[in-house]
Amino acid sequence: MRQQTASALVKDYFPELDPDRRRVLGGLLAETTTARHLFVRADLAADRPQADVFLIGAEGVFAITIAAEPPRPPSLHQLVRHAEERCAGIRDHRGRVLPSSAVHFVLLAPGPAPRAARAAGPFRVIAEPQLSRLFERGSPHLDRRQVEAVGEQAGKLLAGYLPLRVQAPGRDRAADALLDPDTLVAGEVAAAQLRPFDTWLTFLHPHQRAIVNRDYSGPARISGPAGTGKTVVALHRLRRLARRSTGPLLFTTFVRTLPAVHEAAFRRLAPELAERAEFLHLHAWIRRFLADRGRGVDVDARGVRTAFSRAWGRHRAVLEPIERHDEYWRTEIDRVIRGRGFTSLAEYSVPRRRGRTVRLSAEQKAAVWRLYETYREMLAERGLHDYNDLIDLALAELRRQPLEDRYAAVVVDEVQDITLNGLRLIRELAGTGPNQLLLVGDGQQQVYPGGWRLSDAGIPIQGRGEVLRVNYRNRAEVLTFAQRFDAKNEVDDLDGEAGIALHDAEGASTGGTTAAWRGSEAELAEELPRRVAGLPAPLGQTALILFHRGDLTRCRRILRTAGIPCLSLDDYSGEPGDCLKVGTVHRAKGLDFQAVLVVEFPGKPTENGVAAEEAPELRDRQRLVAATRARDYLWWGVVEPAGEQVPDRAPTPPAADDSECVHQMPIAWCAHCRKPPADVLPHGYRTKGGNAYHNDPDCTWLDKGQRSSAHRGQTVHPKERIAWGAVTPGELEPCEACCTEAWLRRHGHR
Ligand SMILES: Nc1ncnc2c1ncn2[C@@H]1O[C@H](COP(=O)(O)OP(=O)(O)OP(=O)(O)O)[C@@H](O)[C@H]1O
Repeated sequence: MRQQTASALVKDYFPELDPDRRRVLGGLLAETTTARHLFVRADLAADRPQADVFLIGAEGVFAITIAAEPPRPPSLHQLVRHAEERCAGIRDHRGRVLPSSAVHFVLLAPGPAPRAARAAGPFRVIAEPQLSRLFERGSPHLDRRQVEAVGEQAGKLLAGYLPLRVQAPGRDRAADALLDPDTLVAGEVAAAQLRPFDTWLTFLHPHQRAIVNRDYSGPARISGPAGTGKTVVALHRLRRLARRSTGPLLFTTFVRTLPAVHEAAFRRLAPELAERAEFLHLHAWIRRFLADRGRGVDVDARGVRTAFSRAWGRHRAVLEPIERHDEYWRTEIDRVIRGRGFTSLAEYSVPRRRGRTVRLSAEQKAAVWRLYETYREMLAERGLHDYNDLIDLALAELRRQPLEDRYAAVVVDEVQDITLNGLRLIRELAGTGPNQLLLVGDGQQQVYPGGWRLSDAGIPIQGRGEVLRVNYRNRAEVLTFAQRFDAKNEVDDLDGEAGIALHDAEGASTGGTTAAWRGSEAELAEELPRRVAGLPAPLGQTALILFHRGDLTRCRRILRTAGIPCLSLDDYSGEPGDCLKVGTVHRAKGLDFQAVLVVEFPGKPTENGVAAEEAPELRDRQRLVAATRARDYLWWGVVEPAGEQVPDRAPTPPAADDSECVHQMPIAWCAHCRKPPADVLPHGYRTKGGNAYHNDPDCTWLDKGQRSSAHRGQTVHPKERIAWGAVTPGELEPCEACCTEAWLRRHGHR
């Protein structure tokens, strides 16, 4: 019925139009409900370098061409410019501006299979039978008020276009269901309008829009506190640059799991350009690059850790009195010595160790350097490379022979956690030409030690540093909660100047809910499932964030017992799904969720050593990152130390490299002392050949015989350990790096 009315209307208005185009337009009109606006070019039968139709709905703003082939330059460029100019200046009801680049270009091709699928420029090609795909872009980007605001203004701006609509006999519930005030109860409408998750896909704050559209004569930087839309602006900019160039584009970051999530967002923002943009974390890019150059190198993480353990064994007597956690020294090597590219003790001795607050004496630095040299020897003996070697190799290779196919633009997100040498590599691969390199980050969210200035890497950004201040992500309550973790020290703008801290951010929304809880670990086992059951958000839109891998194991066990389905943040690609997302703060960086639960297992107050001295500041930055992942709801649980039975742990610095495999660390917890084994190294454990032995005489985790073989230093593969001792298979956690579900099943643990 609706289709017939639409066809008749199109025939009336456009009698001259060829039957194929008329049929497609009729189909499009039939899909247009009261929740959408359709403007059709009045002289549609004439060939003009303008869009045939503008469609505005919850899915966004579309400039549609109905043809078998996309227009070719120069008509193509005229068409794009015309559409962008017509829509530029449109604002939503909050005054935010529709950026000229926010219009989606679509080629609706009559007939079954589009011939123009390839080389369609900015167009997303949709064949006539798949017309309904136009309306399937995941969650709506605009709420009803925004659709109305855009539709009303478009009506005034689109001179020469006719508004067409088919009045349906009944209400189109499918199309209107999400945001129609008549069909939702008042509370749901308020909630829906307050939560336009994907609004950023279409609307930008005027300041954000200006950054998207600005032309930079060299590398540029966007900084600003959490949730201010830095990544959003970067994605819009990538789209704008993609439309104006032909080469490949790269979006990279140090965080292994983030590229997949942003790739999914970019696909929603610019499906037609998705194939041209690569989303890869830095080490994955390096591995591919070196392999392409015939220098395939990989990191044997276990071998590397063994090399370090051996080196540590030789030097621990000197370094342990300063800091007993070997992880601290490993991070010192990875982030400070290697990360900054020091090649001699003299270089290491001179500068302040940016990112480290505790100063080491000349003698102590000499001791660290000796540890480093032994570690290098151990690696060389075994022909191994670590992650820093990968960066050095790629840097040398790029300097020897630059990329043949240069990137049109490179965006680096979460840049604050990349090492200085990593930045040097990025400079080399991106170049420093106009619009070629955009660095995005926030010094306050640094979760690894070891700082730098962009200028240290030869990346000049004078006059091209942008700062965003309006926080869009966190509702007022959540923002206020997160601000309690604000840096006590000055925030760096990534280039040595004072930056903007979270307490200076302006909140864009009101409301939100936060709750705090304290209790014992035994009580957590009841409280956590209760919190999950009472969540004000779908489970799939919720994350549980922790600070250590060991904490992850503890909480996973609770969730499993309660039957709560979980997905590791390692495997998260941005699809909400039905599972609770679970991961450490290192994996949660850059992401956001409607609701967030944080569980903190506090450190041991009596712990001393430089790691403990530096830990509070690092921990506050990590807390700030965790808290600002929540959009509407934040629950903060603190597990109190339970007397002598459950010994607490000192906060240790996180693993030196985010992408590092820690699979040689034991998988299960000690059933007796309840410590995550990784955290008691080196006290409770001995290492040999990369394997950790729990040889605490008071611990029953290993039986007597096993303990004595551990004392004798026999090598046991870490995977075998899970069959030992008092840990039952039901308590086992797969190692996130290598112990796959398949492996566990094969060995009878699942
Ligand atoms: N103009 C906008 N309109 C509506 N929402 C927006 C806008 N800009 C950003 N947002 C929202 O804010 C959230 C945070 O944006 P984004 O992830 O880009 O911030 P960020 O500054 O990179 O955050 P972080 O540093 O914490 O990773 C987005 O998911 C989006 O929902």
